[in-house]
Amino acid sequence: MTLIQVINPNTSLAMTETIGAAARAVAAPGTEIIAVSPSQGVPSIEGHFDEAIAAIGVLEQVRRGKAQGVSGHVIACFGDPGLLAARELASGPVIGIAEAAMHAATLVATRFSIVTTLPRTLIIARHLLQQYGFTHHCAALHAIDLPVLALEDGSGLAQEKVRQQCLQAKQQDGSGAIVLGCGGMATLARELTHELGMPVIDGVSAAVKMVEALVALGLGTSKHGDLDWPIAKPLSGAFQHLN
Ligand SMILES: O=C(O)C[C@H]1NC(=O)NC1=O
Repeated sequence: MTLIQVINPNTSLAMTETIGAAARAVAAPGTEIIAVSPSQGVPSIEGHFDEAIAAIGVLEQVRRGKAQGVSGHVIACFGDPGLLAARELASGPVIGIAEAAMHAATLVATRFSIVTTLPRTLIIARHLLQQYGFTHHCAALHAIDLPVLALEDGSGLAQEKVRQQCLQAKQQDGSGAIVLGCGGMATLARELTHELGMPVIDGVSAAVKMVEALVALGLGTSKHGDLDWPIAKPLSGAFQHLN
């Protein structure tokens, strides 16, 4: 049995449900998905301040997942908050949905577009493209200019704006694939792929399959070098639970 902890780093449980559903839709028969959110933190992640807060919650959940004996972890926020810190804590693989979606896109297209929520978070995606070495693979980045939680308001407006933005990207960007830039968009990928006739990639699904593949290969996070366990020291105050 492969047990994969899928962490929604924001505290909006409706989005955790959406993310969990996308993960379960692609999980292999022998894989169980545990979808979680931090016990405290930020309801949506829409900038650097939110990411810093969310990263602590990610670490809290990775620590909890380790104690539960999970095989690997997915960080289901397009900023991949706390990814390297989580890898220091984890023994199994830790995959962020942005890196997963970007890697998948480069395997099926020479260039991809990104469609995310607020314009101010585009810089976060740009930083990740640089960090992961994909800057030259990304043809364009777009934002629907709606807040993250608009994806959970039940109106369908955000979903329609994602669809329109994907159509526009297909017509204008010259890219062969589109990456959905939010965990809350996870359940839109299959329908958009069908409608657009091109790969529209959700990082939650991609990350789940990558964790499964790494586990099947017997590959966990390297503890040789800079992702070794954190240096033990007495954490105080609000961080004591991370000791
Ligand atoms: O950066 C974004 O727009 C999306 C990002 N924020 C969030 O709360 N979950 C996410 O995937």
